Amino acid sequence: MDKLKLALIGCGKLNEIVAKALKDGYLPEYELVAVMGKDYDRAKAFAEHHGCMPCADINELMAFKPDFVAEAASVKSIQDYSETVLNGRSNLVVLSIGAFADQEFYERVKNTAARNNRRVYIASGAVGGFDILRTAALMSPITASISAQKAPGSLYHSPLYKDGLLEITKREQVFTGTTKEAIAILPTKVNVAVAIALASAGPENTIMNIDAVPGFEGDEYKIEIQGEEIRTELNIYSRTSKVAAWSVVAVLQNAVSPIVF
Ligand SMILES: NC(=O)C1=CN([C@@H]2O[C@H](COP(=O)(O)OP(=O)(O)OC[C@H]3O[C@@H](n4cnc5c(N)ncnc54)[C@H](OP(=O)(O)O)[C@@H]3O)[C@@H](O)[C@H]2O)C=CC1
Ligand SMILES: O=C([O-])CC(=O)C(=O)O
Repeated sequence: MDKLKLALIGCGKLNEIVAKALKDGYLPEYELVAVMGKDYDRAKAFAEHHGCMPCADINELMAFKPDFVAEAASVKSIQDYSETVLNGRSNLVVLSIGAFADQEFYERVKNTAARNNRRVYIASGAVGGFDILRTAALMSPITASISAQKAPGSLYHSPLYKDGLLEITKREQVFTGTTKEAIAILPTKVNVAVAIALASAGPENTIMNIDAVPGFEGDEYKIEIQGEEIRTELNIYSRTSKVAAWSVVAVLQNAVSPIVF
């Protein structure tokens, strides 16, 4: 049987892991056909390394008629390219889920996917448990929140940074608000929170807290939901963001598997 064609938006840390997983045999049903980034030379180097074609823009990428496009790039890339991908009759796997905090955009993408008989897969990324969140939200109205622990240094180039943050000696809350407000100021750090919100109470109703914790390494998320019958607390720690790339591999496996989780 012909292999499914996979194209990548983004040639950074995470898609490097996805491409290597394909090379290492985790995705035997797929062949990598094309890749794009912002900087063409970086895409070219990535393509040479992984045996696929570099593309200068989304139209060049879609000319390969990929069955699946996996994004590990940025919220902006999802805003700019998702409709082109779906209208090009490709399925889309998304890590920069924060783009869908905009309800109107989310609905538009959903309709575009439906019209083209294609799917948008929201990868679990650095969190998970979407199954129980979605099930609980069906059973009754729910409240949902997500709390994140981050190293003070990881906030250095963000609007949450303030003088003295690198020297704190005990945990300090640096953000509280909705997940929609969180992604607006931290587009590369809280995509997970929007994913949790979309699976539960929605980006405008899901509360996010972020604590800076001295000496902490990695990311830790505590997700809490409360419904009439279901209450759950999920704690997910990841030392690095590699888990997000492997969650894309898991999505791509699920998409072709006779048994679907
Ligand atoms: N849902 C989740 O759990 C997680 C989501 N993420 C998200 O995944 C994304 C990728 O992460 P990571 O691989 O670590 O990032 P990197 O910075 O290592 O790589 C990003 C890649 O995307 C490219 N890129 C960025 N914007 C665009 C654009 N508008 N058009 C085309 N290419 C673009 C960059 O191009 P160039 O090299 O030319 O700059 C680069 O190749 C980020 O949005 C991050 O927030 C990350 C971790 C967890
Ligand atoms: O790696 C993480 O924990 C989360 C992240 O970058 C994101 O959600 O954008």
